[in-house]
Amino acid sequence: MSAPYAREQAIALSTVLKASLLAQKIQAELVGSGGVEKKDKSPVTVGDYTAQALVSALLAAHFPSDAIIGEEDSADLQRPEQATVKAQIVRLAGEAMREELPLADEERAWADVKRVERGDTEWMAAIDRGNSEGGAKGRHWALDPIDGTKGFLRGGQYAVCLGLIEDGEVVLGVMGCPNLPVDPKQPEGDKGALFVAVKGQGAFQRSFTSPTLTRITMNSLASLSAASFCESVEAGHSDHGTNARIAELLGITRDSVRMDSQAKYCSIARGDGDIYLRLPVSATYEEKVWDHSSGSLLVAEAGGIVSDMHGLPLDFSLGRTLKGNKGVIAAPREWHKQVIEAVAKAVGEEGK
Ligand SMILES: Nc1ncnc2c1ncn2[C@@H]1O[C@H](COP(=O)(O)O)[C@@H](OP(=O)(O)O)[C@H]1O
Ligand SMILES: [Mg+2]
Repeated sequence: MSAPYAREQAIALSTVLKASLLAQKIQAELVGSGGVEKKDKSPVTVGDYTAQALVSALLAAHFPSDAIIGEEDSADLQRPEQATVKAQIVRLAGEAMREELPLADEERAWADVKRVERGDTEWMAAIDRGNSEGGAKGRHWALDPIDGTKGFLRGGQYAVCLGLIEDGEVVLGVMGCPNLPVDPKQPEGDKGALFVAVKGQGAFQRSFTSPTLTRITMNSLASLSAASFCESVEAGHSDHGTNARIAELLGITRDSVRMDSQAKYCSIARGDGDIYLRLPVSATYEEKVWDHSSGSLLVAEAGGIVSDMHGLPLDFSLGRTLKGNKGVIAAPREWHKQVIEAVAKAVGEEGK
């Protein structure tokens, strides 16, 4: 008998890989070439929609009764002034669909899906399958087709993220990080790492070109002062000032590592760093389920605890957002409580 969620894992890996290769191609062609101004958001727009269309099409074919909570919908694309962008998405989605994947196992997942002819209407419908409201019952795939859009435009870190939420709990998480080195000890070596975790089965990584999964775990720290922490590049997404005070309270002297996207979860899960701090900047912002489902399971399965800033578990049962939580803190299991105490102290000093 195969392990629980083996089929879901295989399909999720295959679809995240295809979307990651597509995003990599778009980034190299449109962003890296300097062919567009950095403030021109069109490459990320095209990448986001095309990746969502591809992932949705494959999930619909293999798991027709599952719902998808996707970041994007096609409403904007249907406006007449977006006709060129829409045509580009339809062309790229068709091309990516026909393109072969590096490994036969992954290719097989697409065999039947590839036979279906899709035009504008079908691709827009695929994007709009991501319109689920989520909730406490049933199976919902949370999809962020390009997480870390700012990183994507900067030529930095970004990730294709797919999590399966079953009855309000994340049971599977897969992430593709096209710009993350496969071996962190060789930052200039091969790039493109896939991460996968199934609840209760551990956390793993592989490269884009080899099917071999390697188990990953967080660092075991002798003391918190030896830790390094990572945070968003964007000061509007995470309170850098409070993070610095928390580090000070914990005796951490190393500079924080700033990185876009859920690649932060992947980094600490394999020991490149130790603690991920995401203190809210805006009192009203609700974190999105697609920004945290896959990453939080990966860290939990690699030996960590992921909670909100008050130490409460992240609640994925409340719809498209984590409306019951504020901020996110991820740390090794044995040190998490101390980190939460430092968070409370730092926030208390600010009178928040
Ligand atoms: N005010 C805010 N506070 C926290 N997160 C925010 C935010 N505004 C946007 N975000 C989310 O932050 C994500 C990026 O996180 P990070 O800064 O860790 O790279 C964005 O995902 P997208 O890039 O997919 O839009 C977006 O969903
Ligand atoms: Mg995102």
